[in-house]
Amino acid sequence: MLLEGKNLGFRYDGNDWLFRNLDVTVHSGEIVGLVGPSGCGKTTLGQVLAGHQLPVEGVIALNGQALPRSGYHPVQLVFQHPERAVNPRWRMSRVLDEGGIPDPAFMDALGIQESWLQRTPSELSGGELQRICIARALGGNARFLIADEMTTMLDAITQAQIWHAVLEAAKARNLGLLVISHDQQLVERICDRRISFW
Ligand SMILES: Nc1ncnc2c1ncn2[C@@H]1O[C@H](COP(=O)(O)OP(=O)(O)OP(=O)(O)O)[C@@H](O)[C@H]1O
Repeated sequence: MLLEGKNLGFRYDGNDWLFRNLDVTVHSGEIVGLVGPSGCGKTTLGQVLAGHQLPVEGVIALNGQALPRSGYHPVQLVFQHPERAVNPRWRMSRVLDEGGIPDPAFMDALGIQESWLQRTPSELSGGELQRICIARALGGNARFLIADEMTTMLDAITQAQIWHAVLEAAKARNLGLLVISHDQQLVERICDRRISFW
């Protein structure tokens, strides 16, 4: 499977172009890093590829076809702030339901505990909540994951545990990954290639 951004251009209303004439490809099974200076548009590009923002110019295609405008999206985005990605009133069991039926082995690998499932977001740590968001993103029929500074706010041990689980799942399910990160070591260690905005 191929996720493609063709001739992409984006600018926020009244602002300069963040990127233009940009072609991006991510194949299934591939791990691509996206790096560049702060404010250059990496998060915006991730949102465009995941369908959270429409490009101002260009198209996004999955195997040459337009992405679905409703229903489960095959390109899932996990970003740095899990508390902004969940309904503050929902218990974790309901949050996970949004992504389909989560794989118990993947939940275990992420270190998700049964007791968290009855809690609301304010009753979990940021790292615990982020694991739930990752399980939700990869719960259903995701084909691509865009990880936008996904573990930046976490300690090194938690980061390592989460990336180990995600990389194993990506390998087993032949997912394509786009890793947006300022952590050069992480990008060098896990990515097959990189797209640079520098
Ligand atoms: N909704 C918005 N309206 C107007 N400008 C925005 C909006 N969202 C982001 N921007 C601006 O667009 C630019 C690109 O932001 P973006 O978050 O995509 O950059 P980034 O490369 O991910 O940055 P960082 O590495 O600091 O996270 C920034 O200058 C930002 O202020």
